[in-house]
Formats: sequence, C-alpha cells, structure tokens
Amino acid sequence: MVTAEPGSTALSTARSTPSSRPLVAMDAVSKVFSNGTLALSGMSMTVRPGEFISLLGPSGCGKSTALRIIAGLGGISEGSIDWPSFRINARGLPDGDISFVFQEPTLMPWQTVFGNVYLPLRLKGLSKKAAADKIYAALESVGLEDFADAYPRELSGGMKMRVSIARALVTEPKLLLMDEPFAALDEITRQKLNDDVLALWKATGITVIFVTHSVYESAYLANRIVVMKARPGRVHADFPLHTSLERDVRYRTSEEYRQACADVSAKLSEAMGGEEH
Ligand SMILES: Nc1ncnc2c1ncn2[C@@H]1O[C@H](COP(=O)(O)OP(=O)(O)OP(=O)(O)O)[C@@H](O)[C@H]1O
Repeated sequence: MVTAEPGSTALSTARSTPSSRPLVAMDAVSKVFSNGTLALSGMSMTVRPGEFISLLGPSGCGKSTALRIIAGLGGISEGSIDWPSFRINARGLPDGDISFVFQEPTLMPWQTVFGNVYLPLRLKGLSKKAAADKIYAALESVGLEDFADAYPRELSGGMKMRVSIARALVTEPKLLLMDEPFAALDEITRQKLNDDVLALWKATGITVIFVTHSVYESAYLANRIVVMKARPGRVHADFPLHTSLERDVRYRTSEEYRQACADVSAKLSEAMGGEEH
C-alpha cells in the first residue's frame, strides 16, 4: 500500500470471481503536480479481477494521471492506493504484472516485430530462446504470427498497435492499462481492434482499464463505466454495463447498445456541466 506522505499458454490468466480480492484500491487519492496543478482530488476506485473498465471524461480531467498512479508510476499527494493482489516491491509498489498500451505504439524501428515484443522479457533477463514461445503466443493472440520478422515500417497503423498490444501481453500481466490506444486509427481498424481486445479479454481473463474519449467505444467494450469530472479530476459516475447480447456487429446495431450509448453520454454531459461533447 502507498499512503500519501505529509508532503499454460503464455497468455492464460484465471478469470476471478467477483468475491476475489481487488487488484487495485484507490481511496480518496489527490495528486498535485510540482507546478501546483491539482490533477486529482478525492478519487476513489476499486478494480476487481476480470473487469473491463472504461474510464472516460473531458480532456484534462486526469485520466492519464489516474492510470499512471494505478500502474505505480506516479506518486500521490493525499489518500492511499493499495494493490492487494500483486507482488509488492520494497518501495510498496506493484512489481510487474501491470502493462501499459499508449496511443502511440512506440516501437523500436530498428527491431523486428519479434524484437519489439521481446523487449519486456529481455529486460527481465530472459534469453531469446527462452522467450520465443511466449513471444509467438503473444503474436498469435493479436493475429501477427506471420509478421515476426517484419520491421515496423512495413506495418500498417493497426498492425503496429497490435504489436504494441502483444508487447504488453507477453509478460502475462494481471492488469492491462490502455490509454486511448486506438484514438489515432481509422474507424474500421478501430472497430476491428475493439473486437480483438474483447476477444483477448474473454480468452485470457485479464483485467482491463481502457481510457477513451469515445462514448461509443466505451459502451461497446466495457462492463463497467467510470466517468470522471474535471478540475480537479474525480469520479462523477461509476456504473455497470450489462448486456444479454454478444458484443459483436449485431450488438453495434441493437437497441441495447443505443441505450448504453445514451446512458454513458448522459453521464458524460453531467460531468461536463451540460457542455456538448
Ligand atoms: N507532469 C505534469 N506536470 C504538471 N501538470 C500535469 C502533468 N501531467 C498532467 N498535468 C496536468 O494534470 C491535469 C490532468 O492531466 P491528464 O493528462 O491526466 O488528463 P487526461 O484526462 O488524461 O487528458 P486528455 O484526455 O487530454 O489526455 C491537466 O491539467 C494536465 O495539464
């Protein structure tokens, strides 16, 4: 726990039951940056195993700051954060088991797809030979098993993002943090990747927190929506999103999806004080 100071296959993760210990418990967390910006104030959120949470809110409301804190990458100014299901290092922070995917795939251009996905395992000290099965399993999970020897310049934007996802999954994390991963992609590629992420989530049981600006994307993907309010950032609404339908092309055109979008949109409007979004 961090409390604010005064001042199988390579991709198998067991899906947990709702009664399992939380992965992350944020309690009344505030974050003030050194320039005095109050980015978060009194933010509380508990993340349970197997959830797919969409975190959305207006620009600058602190979504990325919250993700970094959840990853153990950013200190807090008030409140506490605990990772009850993770190995904890000497600094009280989670020791691995959490992966990040950003909007930019940030691939090394001089490395092949294989080399890029190998990176996190190399940093853990695994030889290429020992890592190979995990790398190929991760590439297969994103449909890129035939592109191991390709260089990033030879890939489309969607394929680069798939490499980035494979690199995040290769360490078999319990928690995957995705910060607007598909915002720069065209709509068709984005929808395809949405389906692929859902398939991965179902197959592996990994827990996902997915930051997006898109009401439509959040309503399609998530089984829980957390809407944040800005200045300072905190949780405005936190609600489950259940559907009796498979989340596929039929769901996209269903009344249930239309209603889910309307519900998320209404909460986002409230969070923005009635502004258009
Ligand atoms: N390193 C930093 N130093 C100072 N202020 C920061 C820093 N990082 C973020 N901020 C500020 O904290 C607030 C929250 O930023 P953050 O990037 O978390 O918001 P966001 O909701 O992810 O934004 P967006 O949706 O535009 O990506 C903003 O006012 C931002 O300017």
